Amino acid sequence: MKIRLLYPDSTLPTYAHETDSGMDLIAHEDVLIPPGEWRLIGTGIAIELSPLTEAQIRPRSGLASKHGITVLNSPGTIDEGYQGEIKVILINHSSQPFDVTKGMRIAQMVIAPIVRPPIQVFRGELVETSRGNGGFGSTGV
Ligand SMILES: O=c1ccn([C@H]2C[C@H](O)[C@@H](COP(=O)(O)OP(=O)(O)OP(=O)(O)O)O2)c(=O)[nH]1
Ligand SMILES: [Mg+2]
Repeated sequence: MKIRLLYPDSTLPTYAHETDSGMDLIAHEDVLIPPGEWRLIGTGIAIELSPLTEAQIRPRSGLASKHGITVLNSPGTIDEGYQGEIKVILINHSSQPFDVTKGMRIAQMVIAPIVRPPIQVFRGELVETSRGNGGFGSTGV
């Protein structure tokens, strides 16, 4: 994949350890998130994904466990063809305001394969399965 730095001071997201699943995304702006509110935060980068892959924006567990900060739409979906700036929607679940500062690692981005199956539309019955319509606790708790 390619990562495009949109501004002279954009910071490249990196894997903290080479075997990590996600690369840490960096805030490209200062944003104060009041208690209970959410904000859209720019990362200063855009990406070019390989065919049949997507990027998922996931929370960092440290921010969640220490500050009650998470990704509101987790996992955020970055579509293969999206060329705009990657932005992160953070929500502050704590009772204190949270200061996002430029350069802070605010979320992580995981690249994952996706499937776009051919779709067949029909009106008959689905092939029978053992689960059938059972769900929402049908197997007990
Ligand atoms: O956390 C996110 C989620 C999405 N996006 C960008 C990339 C994605 O490809 C595009 C659309 O996202 P999504 O499909 O989740 O939003 P939508 O509300 O369905 O908007 P659209 O109608 O543009 O698809 O917005 C981000 O930068 N960050
Ligand atoms: Mg969409």
